[in-house]
Amino acid sequence: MKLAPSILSADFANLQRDVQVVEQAGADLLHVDIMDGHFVPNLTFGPGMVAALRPITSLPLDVHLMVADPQAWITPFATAGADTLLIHVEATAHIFHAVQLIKAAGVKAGVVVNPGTPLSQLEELLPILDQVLIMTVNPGFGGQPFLPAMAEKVARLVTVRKQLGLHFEIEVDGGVNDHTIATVAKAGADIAVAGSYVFNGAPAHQLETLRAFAK
Ligand SMILES: O=C(CO)[C@H](O)[C@H](O)COP(=O)(O)O
Ligand SMILES: [Co+2]
Repeated sequence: MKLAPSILSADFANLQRDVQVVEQAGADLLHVDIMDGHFVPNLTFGPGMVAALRPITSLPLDVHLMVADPQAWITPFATAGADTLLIHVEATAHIFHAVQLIKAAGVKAGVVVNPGTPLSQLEELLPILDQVLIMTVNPGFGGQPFLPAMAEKVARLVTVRKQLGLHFEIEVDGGVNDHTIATVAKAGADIAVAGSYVFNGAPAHQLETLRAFAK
């Protein structure tokens, strides 16, 4: 399973240090949570953050756009250096078009579903996606408890992927720690995002523990 530390819980005053620590500890991706104060009730970073991260790490930048009107932000974040742009199915009436715009921008395309959003909303999109992100908390804040019912949602998507013969990666985000990672690994998730668990301890040790429990 790939591990994607979320910089949401990093020390912003020492961000370069924290990014380099998780890269050296073998993180697979760097997850960047973009919140606009509208789609979710919290405010974080803009494309300038992605542009600042790009030269200091060779990790792929997994950019989670929790924004209203995601179409407006695709070009700025792709230009800034995002490797994957993940947009919420709930955030636009034109999700298929938004995915087409991401692909036209030359980056990987992912769609995110909130805990209350059924997988059926992804049906027409799955063949054109590189990634599907299943939220395992309600989006907006780090440090929330994992929603156990979401593991079954992951397992259902694994089955659908197999039935359709597709190869998109399945990612989970929220509340992943040493107690919950085995559940999502067993359900078949390919990528786990972890913010507070990684950065509220010694990141290298925390990542090693996650890796051990994911086996
Ligand atoms: O998208 C997010 C919140 O909306 C974050 O990526 C997620 O919450 C990670 O933080 P933690 O591991 O602390 O739950
Ligand atoms: Co996220």
